[in-house]
Amino acid sequence: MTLRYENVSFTYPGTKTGVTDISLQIGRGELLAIIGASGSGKSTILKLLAGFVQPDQGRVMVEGKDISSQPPESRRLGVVFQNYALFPHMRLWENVAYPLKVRRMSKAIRRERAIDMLGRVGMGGRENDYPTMLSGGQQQRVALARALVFEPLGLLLDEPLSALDAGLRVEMRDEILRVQRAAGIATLLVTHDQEEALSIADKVAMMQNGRLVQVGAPHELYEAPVNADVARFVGQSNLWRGKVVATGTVETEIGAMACDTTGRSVGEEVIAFVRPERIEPVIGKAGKDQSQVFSGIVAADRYLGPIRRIDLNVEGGVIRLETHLREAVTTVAIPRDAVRLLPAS
Ligand SMILES: Nc1ncnc2c1ncn2[C@@H]1O[C@H](COP(=O)(O)OP(=O)(O)OP(=O)(O)O)[C@@H](O)[C@H]1O
Repeated sequence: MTLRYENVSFTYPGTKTGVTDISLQIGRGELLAIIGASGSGKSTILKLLAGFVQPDQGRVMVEGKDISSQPPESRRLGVVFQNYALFPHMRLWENVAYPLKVRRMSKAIRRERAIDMLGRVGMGGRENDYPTMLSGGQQQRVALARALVFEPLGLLLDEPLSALDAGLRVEMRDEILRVQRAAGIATLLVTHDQEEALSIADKVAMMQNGRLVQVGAPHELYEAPVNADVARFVGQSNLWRGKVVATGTVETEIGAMACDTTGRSVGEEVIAFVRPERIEPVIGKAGKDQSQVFSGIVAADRYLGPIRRIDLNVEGGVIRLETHLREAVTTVAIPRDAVRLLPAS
């Protein structure tokens, strides 16, 4: 594995905050996104690899080599931050060539490589411009070029898109992925934007209170979150408190539901979790196989273009559903295989 954390713990001096027992690996060409609430430790993870802080325990490795005590400048990792940090008085090519200057390459080679890299991030022909002449998205492209120009072994991106407006963010997301794939480089992306993480990452790691709670493919975190916090963080969810009352049945705050209770014991407190798009509107008469049918009153019906997001008030609680249907929805069915049981706390 190209980038690796082995049981890394770190606490900011004089505080009790930091990260605990982090083990993670990112392969060549792979993009891993770290998500989590503000203060959960995402940036700290990145700083440990970049070398801005050193582990108290464990080690960080690049291509099998322990780099825990190396200074940042000798780690061969490209870093891009939210605020670009371009040098305003330097032309774009000089900005991009800066890491090569630090590495004492000749001016001719620096210029050639910088211009080539600017082309690769879609900024060809702008080499003599200054950063102030660029939009936020363009500045971020230049920052990306600067991070990649010295052919680093890994790319570290800390909220690189959060200063951009929504449309540009989506465009730049694809751009980062394209450049990252072309370079075939192991990449760590820190983001608080779960949609960004799900859409471009090969693997997503969710942090909570300084610990990794789940690492997996985007669909694993979305479809099989390990707890209610992960479920809430990645997308919309129904989370009903309940108790397993028999094998294959959970009694929830909105009523009984058939579900897979494997691994749970009768009497165990749980949370029943269902994604809104798995709730099936029942228009007309309920079919025979729709055993768990709930009727209620529409509390909210939001038109979002391709879908509607509806809150249905039923006895004991609310069912949130998403549908592309146009009809009024007051009755829904919850398929057995749409229900997953999560730990109660
Ligand atoms: N230099 C520092 N000194 C002391 N504590 C710090 C320092 N930097 C961060 N912390 C604390 O460490 C914890 C983790 O911070 P970190 O910046 O890694 O979180 P984050 O998940 O990246 O948050 P955000 O999304 O808000 O950037 C927080 O409680 C934060 O207050």
